[in-house]
Amino acid sequence: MTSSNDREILRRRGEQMLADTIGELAGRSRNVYTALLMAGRQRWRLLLHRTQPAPAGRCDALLIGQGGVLALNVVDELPGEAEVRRLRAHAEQLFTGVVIGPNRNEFVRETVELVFVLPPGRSAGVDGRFVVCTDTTVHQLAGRRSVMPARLGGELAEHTARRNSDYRPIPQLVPEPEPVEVAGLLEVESLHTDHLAGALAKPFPTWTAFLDPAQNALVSRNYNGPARIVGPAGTGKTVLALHRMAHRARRSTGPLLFTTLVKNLPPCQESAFARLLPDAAGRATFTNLHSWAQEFLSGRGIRRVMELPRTETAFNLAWMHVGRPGPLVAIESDRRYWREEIDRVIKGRGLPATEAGFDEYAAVDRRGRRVGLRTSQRRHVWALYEEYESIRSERQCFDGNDIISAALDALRTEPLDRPYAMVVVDEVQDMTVQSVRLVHALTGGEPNSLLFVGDRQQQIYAGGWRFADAGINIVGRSERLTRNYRNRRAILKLAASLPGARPVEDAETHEPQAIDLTDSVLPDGYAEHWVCTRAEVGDQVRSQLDRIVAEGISLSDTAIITITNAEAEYLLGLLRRWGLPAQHLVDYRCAEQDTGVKVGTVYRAKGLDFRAVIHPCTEPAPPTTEAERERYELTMRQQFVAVTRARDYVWLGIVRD
Ligand SMILES: Nc1ncnc2c1ncn2[C@@H]1O[C@H](COP(=O)(O)OP(=O)(O)OP(=O)(O)O)[C@@H](O)[C@H]1O
Repeated sequence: MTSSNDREILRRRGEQMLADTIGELAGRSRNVYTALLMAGRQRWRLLLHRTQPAPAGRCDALLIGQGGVLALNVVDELPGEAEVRRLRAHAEQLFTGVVIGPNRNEFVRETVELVFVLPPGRSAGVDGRFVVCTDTTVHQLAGRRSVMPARLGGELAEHTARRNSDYRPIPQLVPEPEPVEVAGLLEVESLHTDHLAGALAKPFPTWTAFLDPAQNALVSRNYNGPARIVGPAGTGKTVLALHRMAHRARRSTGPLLFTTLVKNLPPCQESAFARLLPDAAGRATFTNLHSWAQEFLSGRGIRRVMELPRTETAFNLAWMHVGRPGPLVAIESDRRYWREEIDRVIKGRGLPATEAGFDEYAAVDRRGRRVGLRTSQRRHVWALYEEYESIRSERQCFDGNDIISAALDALRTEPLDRPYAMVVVDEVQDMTVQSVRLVHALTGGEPNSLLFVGDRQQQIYAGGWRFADAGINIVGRSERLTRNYRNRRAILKLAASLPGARPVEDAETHEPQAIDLTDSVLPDGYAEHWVCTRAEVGDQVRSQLDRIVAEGISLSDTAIITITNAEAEYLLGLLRRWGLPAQHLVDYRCAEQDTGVKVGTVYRAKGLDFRAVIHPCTEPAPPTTEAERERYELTMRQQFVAVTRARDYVWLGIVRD
């Protein structure tokens, strides 16, 4: 504990250091900097511009440490837009091309936060574009959440002082202790276990402040229309999208939306974004698109609730009335194939159950669907669709497509009063054409306001489309990342050998998309590929869990990923019987309190990563029809997605009976 006498001694020492380095300072500046020296002591370095206050367009001080880089300005009033722009541009300029991160990654200059320190008692609306505090609250800056390891914060400060003679470092009030944390990714190469980094603590998520040059170059690239980031699993597409969203948040005042298809991914990305830009977190909504649409419709007085079990019943009835007794069974007897046709090809494109709707369907390019259909055969599908729609309307129940289309209609009738400054759409490969139209309608068409992120190789829903189908042009605005930051080499090698890793063609550019082993960043890892019977699955899972714990990986960092819900329920039951902590992936929100093994289907694991993954996968019988081949390929892609969720350890159990 520090007594008031100790504090006074520290304060005087701080003032003396300031005077020795910069000369006598005016009262307010001296107090602000002394407060920061005292609060930041070991975690931050303070650099002051050699003239105080600094000339126009230059920041007065730089505070550099674990919490990032803060460009400080001690002011009486908030400056105008133009001066804010100049200050930001210069502060970012100071950090251009700084290569000190792990794997020779670059510091992301766009993460430099502008801070304005106002006189005591003054308040200003905060919207996340910059940070505002007062002389009396400035010390709280030192409590900001860490975005880089202490060692890198120190190196960045030294590098900045060496490079810019205008900014002079003030000695630390208390010398920094030797850092103890595992700072960089490459340090894991010094591992002594034969295959696995299990004994290591989780490495610091350095992506918050350092990116590889390919990612870094795209954080602030200007796009005059909708843009897209593609790349194989684990190449940091989402990380880059979050940085772009933070960048946009600092330069706009409108709301921001991060959306995708599944429910549990957005809360995870929300906490990642809050690390990047805590002060703008309130402006950004993270939610799945169906929830967004339902809430939006209810705001417009339109009640639409998605009820999947009731719509499933409606479809089953339609199948009994029209499908099973009709000619479709001879083309393909699995009713799921026809449900997907209606969901993904017909309703997913917003085709109404009218004659004009049929004309469009007759001409549609049914991308990704293996069973070819002549016009006369499409007539039979259409009859099933009409029956489904008639039963569904009569019962007043709505499927996911109804919600999306209703929201799109409402927006077309009356656009948003305040369009989103930016919408990020993750896992876009699994969306429908209507969903893509919907997110497009949420932005006012401003440059840099719409970003799609996806990877065709990870598509696990049937069908396919091109952006042109939704009336969107991304030509010249599609970027590709290739370095894998998630999977250790052994895992990447196993993933690349799976049938689901077969290269797929990018529908936009016609280029092949596939993971490439040469692009792996993380060495080592453990990957086991095992064939067992259904009866052996429980024992196998148990022994893998024991092994994971023995390797030093926490059960909370472990996921059991299944293909079906029934398998997930079965394994959850087993874990509970063994007295092991477990949680359904459906409820996982990447929160501190989410403890225990996560168990769920690939649909729920998309976009996430875990240190260890156990994936029991029942091998489908070799396909004999085109529909079976399509389903087989989707299952194999699910297997591929499950394996690529693992960072350090993966066990793939091929279940054969
Ligand atoms: N430059 C980087 N340095 C360190 N770690 C990184 C970097 N970029 C991404 N990562 C980490 O790599 C992992 C994968 O990143 P991310 O989820 O953004 O990849 P993705 O391409 O969206 O993956 P997927 O398509 O498989 O969902 C995450 O754990 C992320 O924190």
